[in-house]
Amino acid sequence: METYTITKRINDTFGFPGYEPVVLIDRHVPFCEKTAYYAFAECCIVNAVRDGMNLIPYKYIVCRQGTPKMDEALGVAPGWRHTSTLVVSEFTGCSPSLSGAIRVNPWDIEAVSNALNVAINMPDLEKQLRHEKHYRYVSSHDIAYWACSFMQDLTRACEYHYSKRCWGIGFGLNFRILSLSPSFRKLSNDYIITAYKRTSKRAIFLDYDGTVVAQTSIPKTPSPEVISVLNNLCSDPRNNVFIVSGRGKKSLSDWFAQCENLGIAAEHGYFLRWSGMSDWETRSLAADFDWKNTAKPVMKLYTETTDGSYIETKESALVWHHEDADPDFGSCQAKELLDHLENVLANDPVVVKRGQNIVEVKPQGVTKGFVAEKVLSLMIANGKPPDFVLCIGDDRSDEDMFESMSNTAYGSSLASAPAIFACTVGQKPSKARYYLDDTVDVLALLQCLADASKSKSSSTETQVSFDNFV
Ligand SMILES: O=P(O)(O)OC[C@H]1O[C@H](O[C@H]2O[C@H](CO)[C@@H](O)[C@H](O)[C@H]2O)[C@H](O)[C@@H](O)[C@@H]1O
Repeated sequence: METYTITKRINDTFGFPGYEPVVLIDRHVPFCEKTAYYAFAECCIVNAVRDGMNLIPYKYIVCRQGTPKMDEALGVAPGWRHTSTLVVSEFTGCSPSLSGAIRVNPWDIEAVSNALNVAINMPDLEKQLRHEKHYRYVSSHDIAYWACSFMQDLTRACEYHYSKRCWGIGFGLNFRILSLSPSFRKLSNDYIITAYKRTSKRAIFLDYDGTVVAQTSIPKTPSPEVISVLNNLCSDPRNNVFIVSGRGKKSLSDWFAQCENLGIAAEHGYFLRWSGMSDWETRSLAADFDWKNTAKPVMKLYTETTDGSYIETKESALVWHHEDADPDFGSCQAKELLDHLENVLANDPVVVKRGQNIVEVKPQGVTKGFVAEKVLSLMIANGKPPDFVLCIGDDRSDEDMFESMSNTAYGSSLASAPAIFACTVGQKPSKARYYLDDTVDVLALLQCLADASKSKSSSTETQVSFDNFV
């Protein structure tokens, strides 16, 4: 009814005897008649406000290309360059694929009328070039092409169905489908102990937050149990034990002051100390931190608009924390901040990474993976290639360690491959082959190893310092 009223209003205003600007056809239109309309129309507009995959623009293009018979019927000379002019709503399914079309927002009436004006008054050459684009797309993306591409997508999506186990975890916005390799399994104490006992040049890398101290723990300092188990492990001369953390060197050296033989990598390896007796080494990278002047104001912007968030300034990095913000809002802001920082820092020698409730900007090349590589390479260079490597971590930054420890240990030409245990905390997609459920499991496992060390070394009673060993 509304369409009839509008048609009448336009025709009453702009028509005259013998001319009706709008012809409303409200009946079934047979295929051949529709084809004739499309073939004849100089412009086609499809300005749906909602749409699935509207085929009318494609049909219009094909009809405008026509056939020699249609050309003859239309009275056009052979070799005539065809034209098609399309105005499509940006909400239609075909809008992204028809690059020669004029795109409009159908709610913007003035933009639609301007587009129609442009379409009709466009020079013939432009109409021809646009049509060539349209027709090239339609003729190369035919039904066989679509069927093939759907099949390829389905095959790709199902590629790992039989080699992975999938299940859903979490609720609401946190719902995720996990797809894990069947070889990903829980690290059993009995299994690792066998390898531990038969080896004598061991490297052990432990992440801090979420690995030896629970992410939810209010005191962030290590418990007496953690200090004691690390000391027991460090006192075995066959062990090289490292805490590899994103935290700063001041907190870590204060917290582990009682662990003399413990190696510490702070700020993801920007600082490295081989034991409590040695000095901190700094990663030799360009000491230019001018990027902090760019990153900090952006972080401040997000801190002002995200209640509960704050900025941590480390020597080599800047970290935006949102642990105390609203969980959903904090995550959305973190994603946006990450994009924002990546854009403004695109030309700086830094990387922007997400971690547990943090967005961190740090120098390129500073990774926990570098720490593992450095320690293992040094052991190899000193003629003490590792025969046992254990690495436990819960976060994305620990994935770098899992990758590099395997590459370094397997990549070197060692006489025999070391026993490698890359272990993540919590079941999730990871480069690690093993998982433990939580920090309680981690400490239980470390305790088991420490007990195994004690039972053997008590008979020999030799104490070799870490420096002597490496
Ligand atoms: O490598 P890690 O030992 O896992 O350390 C990573 C980050 O640890 C710290 O952040 C974590 O603790 C904060 C509370 O103290 C918490 O707000 C945050 O959500 C945790 O990720 C540290 O402040 C960061 O600099 C480290 O990168």
